[in-house]
Amino acid sequence: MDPKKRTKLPVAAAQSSKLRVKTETQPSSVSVSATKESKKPFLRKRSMSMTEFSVSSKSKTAFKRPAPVPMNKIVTSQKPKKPKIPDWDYKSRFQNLQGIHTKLVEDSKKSQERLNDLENIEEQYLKLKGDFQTVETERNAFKVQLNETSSKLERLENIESKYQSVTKELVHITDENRTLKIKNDELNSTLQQLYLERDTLKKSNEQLGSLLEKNEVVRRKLHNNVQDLKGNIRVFCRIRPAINEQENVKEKCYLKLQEDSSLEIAKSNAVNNKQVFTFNTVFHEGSTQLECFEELAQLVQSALDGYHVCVFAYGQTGSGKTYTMQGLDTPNDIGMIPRTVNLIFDSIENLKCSNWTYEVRVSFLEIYNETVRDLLTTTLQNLDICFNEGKGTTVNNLQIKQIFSYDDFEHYLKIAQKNRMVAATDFNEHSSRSHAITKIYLIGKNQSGEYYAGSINLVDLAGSESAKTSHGERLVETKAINKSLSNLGKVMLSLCNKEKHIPYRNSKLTYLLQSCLGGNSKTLMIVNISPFEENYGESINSLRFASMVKEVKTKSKKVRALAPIECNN
Ligand SMILES: Nc1ncnc2c1ncn2[C@@H]1O[C@H](COP(=O)(O)OP(=O)(O)OP(=O)(O)O)[C@@H](O)[C@H]1O
Repeated sequence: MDPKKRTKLPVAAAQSSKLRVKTETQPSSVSVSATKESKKPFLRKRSMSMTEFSVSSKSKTAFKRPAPVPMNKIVTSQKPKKPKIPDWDYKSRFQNLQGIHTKLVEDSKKSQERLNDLENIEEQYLKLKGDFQTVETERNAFKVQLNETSSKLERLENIESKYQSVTKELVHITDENRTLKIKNDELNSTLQQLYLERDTLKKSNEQLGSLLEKNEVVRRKLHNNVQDLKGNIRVFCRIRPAINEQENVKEKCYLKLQEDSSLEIAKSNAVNNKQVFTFNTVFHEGSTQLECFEELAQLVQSALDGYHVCVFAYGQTGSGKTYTMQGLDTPNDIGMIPRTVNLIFDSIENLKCSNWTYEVRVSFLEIYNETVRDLLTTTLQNLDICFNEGKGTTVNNLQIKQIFSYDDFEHYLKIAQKNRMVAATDFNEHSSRSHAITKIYLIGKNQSGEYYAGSINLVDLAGSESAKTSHGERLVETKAINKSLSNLGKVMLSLCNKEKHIPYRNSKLTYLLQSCLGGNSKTLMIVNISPFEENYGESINSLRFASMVKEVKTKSKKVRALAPIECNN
């Protein structure tokens, strides 16, 4: 058949250039197969994973796969061979070809439909791919959101667990708070009661305070009346014991006490020739420091009441003056000076409830070879003594230190002791060669505005000894000591005889103690004697001197402080 005369095939058939018709070897059977191009979309479709099509149920429903066209409908299967049409039977051959043609046209139509279907499938695939990508993007976005949400959830869970524990704590705290509130209310009511009690006590305390203040004034008056009756110059005698083996074997003179106030004394070999001395008190060899202090303690109270008090330790070298005044560190051996300071601070503490407050000051000086020296400094000086009508005798440039406790006092006492001149003598290894004066100033005031300025002079006199036994530098010292002690005796004698002129200025010692000796002071002299036969002469001298002092009558009065004493610490 001439291809030019062949009936024109419809469009679907025309596109069958993509199809091949095999007629040469088996004209009765037609084999149709997809060309390379027509296979492509199909192949592409087949290479697509099924998972891509099953992303979402939505896309599953959107895409309906067309029912596959069985290949036997495209490729004609071999049929039983028909009887061969002879070459000359053009009609039959024509009819046969027409049949084939019709069949091919039908097949072509089907193929065309199938092709259209395939094209639709590709479109749908592309659409689905787009949808899929959108879904994928959405899925990723969701994934990110999911992650964020999960971490948020985690945080929320943490917060929730924290919230729960905080809630628990809150409940606990609330409970505690409730309990505390109850307790607080109870305490508040107790406090209110206590406030009321306090106010009542305050009132009664004020009443008692003013009563105490009045009583204190009365007590002071009575105390000082008693002291006045006892005499403003009191003399005690103290006999010291033998203190070591060497002294134990020493011969002692005859010494006998009568009623604690009289002392009989005689040489051991002349007992009938005894002399009797009477003093306020005589302390025997076994008397304690505490017993000696009892009398002085009453004068400490007078000093706090605004009186001037002066305590002397008089006696020959080695008779026990320093032991009496300073004592030793062991509790039973503590001397008059430390006991006085301790008593002052104890009394000040007790007087606080009577509305009295005190300032305590202290100075230390020595008179050595008629020069006055401040014991709180190491520099050698000769300080001037002045006499002022209002203030009495004062020492220029003497350091006066304020003290607040016994420890403060001890601090300065140690400095003073170190600076005190001590030289060895034949009688006493550490014999003091100077007069040492510790002065305590007491300035008291009460709420009513009353001011008192009392003082206590504690004097450890240098030992009296015969000039015959001293040599060189010691002889100069002894002469100076004896001069001042004999001047002390002269002053006392003048006072005793009520003479008009009292020779205070003849020595530094009497000049400095002028107001204590003759005037406005309560004086206590402790005359120390040694019990030994060898000291009999010096003991008699000391006892005579003390007897003379005992006869002196003075009138003391308390001092209202005009201006506080200057303190240079
Ligand atoms: N009552 C006493 N009890 C015990 N020991 C005492 C007593 N009196 C004095 N002594 C001791 O006797 C010695 C001499 O006494 P102390 O040094 O006090 O004499 P003094 O009079 O101060 O001498 P001086 O004038 O030379 O300074 C010291 O060792 C002292 O401890």
